Amino acid sequence: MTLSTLELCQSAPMIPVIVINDLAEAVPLAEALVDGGIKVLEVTLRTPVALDAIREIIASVPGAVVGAGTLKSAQDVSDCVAAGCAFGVSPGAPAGLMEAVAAEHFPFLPGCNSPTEAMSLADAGHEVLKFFPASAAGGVPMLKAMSAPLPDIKFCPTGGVSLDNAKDYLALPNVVTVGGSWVVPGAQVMDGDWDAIRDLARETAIALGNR
Ligand SMILES: O=C[C@H](O)COP(=O)(O)O
Ligand SMILES: CC(=O)C(=O)O
Repeated sequence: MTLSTLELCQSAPMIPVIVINDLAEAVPLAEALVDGGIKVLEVTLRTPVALDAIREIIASVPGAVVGAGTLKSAQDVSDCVAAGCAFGVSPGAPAGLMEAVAAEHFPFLPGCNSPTEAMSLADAGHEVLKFFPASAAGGVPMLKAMSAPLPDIKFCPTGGVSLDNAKDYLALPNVVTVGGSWVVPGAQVMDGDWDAIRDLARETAIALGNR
């Protein structure tokens, strides 16, 4: 079943932004997150093994809802659709990328951080937008200010979000979920400390509301 981006975001206490450097990390990392209660996963296309990692997680971790992040081109969209991604995410929304997203009817969170960008993307039919880089682009006060004239535009803030400030974002009426890398710390991933990651995911899911 294809879920809309709104449904995906509403089902996620947060969306981890994952960077896989070693393919062997992909499945145990995804299992640890899912066991901890974080099921919607964004595996970024920032490393050469990313698409293989996505395919392996989809094949081996049935509880995961696997999407891809850092899409930059039409080719990225084709690759992600072919790999079976449930959704895609980008830090921005360049024209070529957005044309491919529309042509593929691919559930997508385009990135933006200004009212004009948000209005254009909402006009094009995107019901949830990535607000990136959230803290550097004005954080909670910026999103709060946008909610007054644009209450129907919903966001997933990412960039500088942590367990300490996630609740401040989630308390805003225009925020449906948040994204971040804090549940996948590089050191624990490199050490293969999946218990620590599962515990961090569990702490996060409980704190933000297991959905
Ligand atoms: O590139 C940054 C990621 O999208 C997430 O940001 P973060 O590491 O501040 O959570
Ligand atoms: C920033 C983000 O979520 C991405 O790289 O897609």
